[in-house]
Amino acid sequence: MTAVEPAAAPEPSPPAPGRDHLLRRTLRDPVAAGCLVVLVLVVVASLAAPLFTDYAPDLSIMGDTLAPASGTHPLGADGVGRDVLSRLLYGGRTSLLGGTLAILVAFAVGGPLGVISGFYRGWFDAAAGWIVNVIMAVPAIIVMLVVMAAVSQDLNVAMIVLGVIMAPMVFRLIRASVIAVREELYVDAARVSGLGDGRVMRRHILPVVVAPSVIQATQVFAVAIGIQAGLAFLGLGKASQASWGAMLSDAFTNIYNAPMLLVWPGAAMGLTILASSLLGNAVRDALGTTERPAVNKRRKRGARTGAPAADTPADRLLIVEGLRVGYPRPGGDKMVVDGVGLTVARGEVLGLVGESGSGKSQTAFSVLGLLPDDAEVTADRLTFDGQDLLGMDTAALNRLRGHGIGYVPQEPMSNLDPCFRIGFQLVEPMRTHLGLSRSEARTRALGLLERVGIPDPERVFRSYPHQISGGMAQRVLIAGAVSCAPRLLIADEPTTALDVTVQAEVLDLMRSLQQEHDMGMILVTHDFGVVADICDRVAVMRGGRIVETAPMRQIFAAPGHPYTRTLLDSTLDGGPVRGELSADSGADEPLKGATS
Ligand SMILES: Nc1ncnc2c1ncn2[C@@H]1O[C@H](COP(=O)(O)OP(=O)(O)OP(=O)(O)O)[C@@H](O)[C@H]1O
Repeated sequence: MTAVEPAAAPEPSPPAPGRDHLLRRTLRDPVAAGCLVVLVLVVVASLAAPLFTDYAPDLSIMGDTLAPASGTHPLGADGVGRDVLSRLLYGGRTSLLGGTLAILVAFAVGGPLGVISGFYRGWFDAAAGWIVNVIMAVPAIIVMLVVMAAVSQDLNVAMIVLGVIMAPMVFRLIRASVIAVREELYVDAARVSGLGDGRVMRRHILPVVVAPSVIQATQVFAVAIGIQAGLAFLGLGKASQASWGAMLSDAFTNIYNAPMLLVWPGAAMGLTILASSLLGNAVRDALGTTERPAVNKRRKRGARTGAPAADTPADRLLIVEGLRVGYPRPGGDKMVVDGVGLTVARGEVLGLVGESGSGKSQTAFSVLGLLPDDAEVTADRLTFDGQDLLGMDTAALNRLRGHGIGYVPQEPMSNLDPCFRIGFQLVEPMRTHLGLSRSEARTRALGLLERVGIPDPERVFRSYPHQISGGMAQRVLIAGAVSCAPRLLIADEPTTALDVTVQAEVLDLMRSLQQEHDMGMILVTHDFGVVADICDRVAVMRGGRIVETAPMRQIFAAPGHPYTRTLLDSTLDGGPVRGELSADSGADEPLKGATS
């Protein structure tokens, strides 16, 4: 028997430090602080140019041609007598504005496309990918030359076009980041808790996209400044528009007479690009403290078809009949669940057992609507509390998950979002489903944390997932799963990732919560010790089918199917244990001898 007294309290977690502001974390790096100072100086000097010079950038005084540095011209004058300092300061405006325009356009076009493509995939992804490939095939510099020759001489217009041309890079990066994170278990967990796509995207997907986007933005900025200078160097752009590229062009024609003319715009460009790139790296590193660890891939909701709901007996919470799950493969569909039928009554715990790969999780995820996109799910009947699950749209499923059906996953750590405090992750679903205010949800969450045996609920509430142990994380997830008072709880091997002592405590907890709330429960496991501990009935799965369903005691005392006997023989310690039992003996006594 696996139940033990709940003596060993979970180990305490370190106190949760306050989350540093991003700027403060970035500026701890002296290089980043230096870069920020440089950039601020460049921006301020450019914007406040009239304060630093009396000369207009295009004012040409022929008598000052190639004048050396002096009180009148602190950096000298260029080949046509224009003040170099003035052109440097006003040229900074052009470069900064051009770089910013390119970033804004590239992210305005590529960002939303990348997020939607990565999140929803399907036809939108295919169409967006096709458009992006076409744009990438176009030679950027030729397009800009054509635009400047035929449309506008304004360098800013060229930068807008450059932004569009660079949007595919942004699209690809963001799409790849979104695809990587949408497969994370904690994103599945967020959906299971009933959060809609918008919230999942905002809370779990977008934060992950920020760090690589920062780096990408600095690259776009550097490329834009370089290309803008190149265009101006070629003599493109309005004559009245001072730019560092135009300064370089003028300096080049006077390279032997006044080599210093090359230094000022070159240094300004180099410093600005270097400072923005290094600052981008530092911001990325600072953000990196909240990046997610790589975790396993999991399942998504797939195409589901099914017969309409028929009458449901009042005590049957869940009815599954003829459930099939298949994956299209070149040689024909791979059936992983093949005609499964099961029921769960209110307050009943059904153990779903079977060897690895027998289809337990696929069955459970069919009920939750969380199979991969390519899964083909059909059933003669799949109803929860009288509602047809197969006919439900995503919004209805989202409402049901968390509120009607709770889920406790196998790997606790992977199902908590490392970017958010535990408290936030508990409070949000309660606010969504139960309409509680923030403080009501907080009070309820703290009560739940206490109820699941967490010794210092306040501290855990403020902690990030990495600050608590695996056992505590599983308790947190159990608290979350029951927080919206679901009628059915699906627990997919909830103790597998935990050590033996904690396993027993968690099972105890689940059993008492199930009884308190009179929840129906499907407990997916391959462990007969767990079955003996907690289940009322057992369904044994093999090769995608259920080979036997019987009351728990009968399964142990008189297994009907040879496969059940084989499973029991490979799990239980010795024969005498089962010899002590009979199908109708001691229904209320704990079962002895089943080991986990
Ligand atoms: N996306 C998928 N595409 C194709 N086959 C899949 C996919 N996901 C799961 N399967 C297959 O479905 C079968 C059942 O998997 P499932 O995860 O339900 O097994 P399980 O009984 O829960 O095993 P375990 O205890 O190891 O989790 C396995 O053969 C698995 O390889």
